[in-house]
Amino acid sequence: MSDEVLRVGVIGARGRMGTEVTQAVDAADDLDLVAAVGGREWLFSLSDAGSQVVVDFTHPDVVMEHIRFAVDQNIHAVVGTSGIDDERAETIRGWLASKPGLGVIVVPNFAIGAVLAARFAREAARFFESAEIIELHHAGKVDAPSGTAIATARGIAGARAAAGLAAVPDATTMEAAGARGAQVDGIHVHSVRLPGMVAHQEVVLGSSGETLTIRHDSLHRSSFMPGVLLAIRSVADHPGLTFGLEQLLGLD
Ligand SMILES: NC(=O)C1=CN([C@@H]2O[C@H](COP(=O)(O)OP(=O)(O)OC[C@H]3O[C@@H](n4cnc5c(N)ncnc54)[C@H](OP(=O)(O)O)[C@@H]3O)[C@@H](O)[C@H]2O)C=CC1
Ligand SMILES: O=C(O)C1=N[C@H](C(=O)O)C[C@H](O)C1
Repeated sequence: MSDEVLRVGVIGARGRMGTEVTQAVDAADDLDLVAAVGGREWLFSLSDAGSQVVVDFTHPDVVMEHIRFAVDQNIHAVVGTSGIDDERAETIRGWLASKPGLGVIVVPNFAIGAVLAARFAREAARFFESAEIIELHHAGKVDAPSGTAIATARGIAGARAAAGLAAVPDATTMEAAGARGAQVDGIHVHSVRLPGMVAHQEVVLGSSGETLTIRHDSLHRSSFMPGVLLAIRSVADHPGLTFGLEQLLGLD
């Protein structure tokens, strides 16, 4: 992208994340907040305002519609909304196929510490017999498990499979429904929802005689802003679909 100020629109601008993002974009000298929209009826103001990049923090039920809109309007998209699974990612790739030069970046968690924690968990996974995830969030969160936990579990499962590890040991034969959490690619994930929490995750790895706990805490939504701003500034240089922040941080 050129040295000119980048025109940014935010979808979900009145939400918990959208509020923080609009402030962060507004405060950045190289970014111009040209549209901050809430509901669907306002989507068109994004293109009317000349947005070059849109940022979406809305709801898993509507995020695909927003990405489609951005791609159709030739606007780069930075997506924080959870719920982008493999099937949805493939759909986005299909939309982008006819739009060379257009970028969509989907990031399960924009906090640098969370990205590193997931990476450390992946690295540790092959050395331990088992791993489980506990994610803890504010009570207003609509989805469980969190997008971060799903991505972390998939990373751990991939590392275990590559190392040829057997399924995680578990002798449970009597279970109150849900007591062992959800399973994502064979990794148990436990979701806590509590007022007072923001976004937290623990990966607990275990082998004979030892455990390793990798924990990350977002104590305030400002924790996500350096990652969001990095993605906004980078998206035009990353055509196609980019999943996660690692590549942008030079970690791949
Ligand atoms: N990747 C990351 O690092 C992070 C991701 N998230 C994810 O971001 C998403 C939003 O989280 P959060 O901000 O806490 O949620 P909120 O519920 O606080 O905000 C969501 C916003 O989206 C708006 N919205 C809902 N439907 C539409 C629509 N059809 N068109 C436009 N806007 C719509 C809502 O509008 P209205 O106010 O009018 O109801 C609301 O303002 C979640 O999926 C969450 O998991 C959250 C934190 C970090
Ligand atoms: O809803 C949230 O708050 C968060 N959602 C994302 C997720 O589902 O992982 C990222 C972070 O955990 C905060």
